[in-house]
Amino acid sequence: MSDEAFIELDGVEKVFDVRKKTGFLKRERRQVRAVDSISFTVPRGEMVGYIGPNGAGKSTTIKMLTGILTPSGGRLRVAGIDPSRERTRLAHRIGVVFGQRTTLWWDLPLIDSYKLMHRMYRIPDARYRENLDRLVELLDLGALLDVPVRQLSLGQRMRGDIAAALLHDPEVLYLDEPTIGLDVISKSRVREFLRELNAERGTTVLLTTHDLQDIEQLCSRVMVIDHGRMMYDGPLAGLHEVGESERTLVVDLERELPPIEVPPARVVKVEGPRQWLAFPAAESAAVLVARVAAEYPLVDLSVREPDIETVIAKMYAEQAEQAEKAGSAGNAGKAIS
Ligand SMILES: Nc1ncnc2c1ncn2[C@@H]1O[C@H](COP(=O)(O)OP(=O)(O)OP(=O)(O)O)[C@@H](O)[C@H]1O
Repeated sequence: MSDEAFIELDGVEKVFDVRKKTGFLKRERRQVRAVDSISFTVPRGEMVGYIGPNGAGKSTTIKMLTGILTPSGGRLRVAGIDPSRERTRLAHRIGVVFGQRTTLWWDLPLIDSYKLMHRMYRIPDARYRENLDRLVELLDLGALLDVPVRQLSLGQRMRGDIAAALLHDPEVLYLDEPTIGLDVISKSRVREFLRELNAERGTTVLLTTHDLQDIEQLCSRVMVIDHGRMMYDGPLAGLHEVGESERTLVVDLERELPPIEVPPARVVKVEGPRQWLAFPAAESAAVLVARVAAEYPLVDLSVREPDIETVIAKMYAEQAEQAEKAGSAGNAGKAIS
């Protein structure tokens, strides 16, 4: 494997055997293909979004990348290591944050979890102290170190978890929904920190999220999976084009007005002085906002992103249409990377 491809998957599959009770003594065996022949590479230092609807296979992929799960087929390497064969060796080089679960000890003060990790990962003392100081400063954890984890707010706990995942200087960080449930300020703090981490230390980041703004603000590349298959691999703007998705500009005007005209945006709803304008997601919101502000009596505005499910649903529809046009209906859902 070249040094360039820090994470490398080639035709990786994961099939689960599921037994379902169908009668008094009857059980039906079924196979769930959670990951279906996925191939991609991530070069060192890249920040990539890994998105898809619920049940798409994202967590299964991350579990295989950490070595918790063994692939049913294909080839997988992280930093040249086969994760399921050398899970412990790999653990020293990766960090993992699951937004909905904590790796911290619930009843202990935050600092005690860090001390335990210091020993578990056998981090040399000087390096531990240096990393802890830096993370405490960057993530603003100073006042929280003596607080038991269960008393932390969700945003504080998330920052605590991110620090825990980075104490041993991992080269790659897997983040599974790191901003879920966080308020706007906590979200931007976490994003700001990840940007700095990536810029300063060159940490490779694989980010799973349902929040397209996480991707927009952090990742130059996004991979979409659905039903275990790669649907798209490229820049976020391209995803919007493929999915023909739209964003919504919500404007509050000084008074009720007829639908405003700022093509290519079009008014889709009017309620008193508030108007909703849909515009192609690949268009610049800044240009549109400037035009509305220059031409209309504007009081306030906000931009709403399409959610991932909508983008993917549109992507399917678009692909199906293209396949039909090309006279080969049934191609929808194939990897298009
Ligand atoms: N241990 C397991 N045994 C059986 N089926 C499983 C197991 N783990 C996951 N699956 C199934 O594999 C598929 C992919 O699940 P996975 O958790 O990877 O999706 P996900 O994209 O992470 O979804 P979410 O966004 O909801 O977390 C789902 O159909 C799920 O039910």
